[in-house]
Amino acid sequence: MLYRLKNDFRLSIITLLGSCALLGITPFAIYRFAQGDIIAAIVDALILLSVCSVLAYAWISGDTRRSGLIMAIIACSGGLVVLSLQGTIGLFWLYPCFITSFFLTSSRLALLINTLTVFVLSLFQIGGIEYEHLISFITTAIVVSACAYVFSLRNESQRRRLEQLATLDPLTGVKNRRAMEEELLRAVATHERNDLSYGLAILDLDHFKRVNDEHGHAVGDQVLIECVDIISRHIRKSDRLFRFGGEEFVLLLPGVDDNGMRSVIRNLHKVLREELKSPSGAVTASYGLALLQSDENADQWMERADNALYQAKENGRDQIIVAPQPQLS
Ligand SMILES: Nc1nc2c(ncn2[C@@H]2O[C@H](COP(=O)(O)OP(=O)(O)OP(=O)(O)O)[C@@H](O)[C@H]2O)c(=O)[nH]1
Repeated sequence: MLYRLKNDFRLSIITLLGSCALLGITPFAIYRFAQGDIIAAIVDALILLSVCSVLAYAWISGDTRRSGLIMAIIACSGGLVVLSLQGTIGLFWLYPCFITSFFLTSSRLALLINTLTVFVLSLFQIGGIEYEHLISFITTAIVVSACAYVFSLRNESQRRRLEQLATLDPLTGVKNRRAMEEELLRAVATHERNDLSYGLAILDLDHFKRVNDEHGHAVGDQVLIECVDIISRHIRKSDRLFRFGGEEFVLLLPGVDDNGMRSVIRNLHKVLREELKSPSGAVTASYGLALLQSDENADQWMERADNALYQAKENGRDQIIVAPQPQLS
């Protein structure tokens, strides 16, 4: 539980706000009920019920995107209810609601929710606020929302940039080993759920050290970039290419059977052999292939492909070896 709170920012905000709402509203609901103010007590109870439902949904489903959006709508609607009950003083509650919208949902949706709240408030003159106070409120609400919007946009773009830095290989621009490990786990889970077949190919350039030694690292880098460019032009959009490290790449092929996997890699083998060049001539590659088997985990799958690649190198390079199916024990 603590791990999820620490690692999922939106879930932690939903939980914090939800808990504050429960702690803050429950005594009022009880008090109003005891006072015989049944309508207000029902409104409080409805808000509490919605908050509890969103909290439970967020924790059970992990869908913090939708839960955050609903929580932002509940917070702003709750703010309007408080305003209608308390009049002008209730306006203060709307400021924290406007700010938290940006923590709970995307910048655009938060701005939309805040704008709609101000619009509804002005249109129906909720809380009977005087004209002069209303204008002041609208102006300050715009300033608060605009600042929070800009801050939130900046935050989102920085998060995207960090994600890119953590998952992309800086030289070739394809996803790195870390992203590959996540994608393989996802593929195994999808295979277990939907029986979708997956092929895996590990591709290692042959005698790449010679390219570096004879022509320098910069030329070696250029060959790697060229290699990625050629592969990317000859695979499907749904196929995924990763740089596993050095001169080794991994290709994940969703939806292929054994024949399909062999045919894609045979074609790639031919194209790379024809098109990939260093100043000394053609650069070839060796390939280890493995089709994902039922009851196989990502490590075992990868190991079979890696053993096949090892075999291809042992057999003299520039060839494709398909891993045998694992023995049933
Ligand atoms: N230019 C360049 N070279 C790299 C990079 N990463 C790894 N290498 C080089 O790749 C070479 C890999 O050498 P080896 O592991 O001996 O493999 P190989 O020479 O291709 O031999 P085989 O794989 O057995 O055919 C080393 O010289 C590494 O320095 C990189 O980002 N850029």
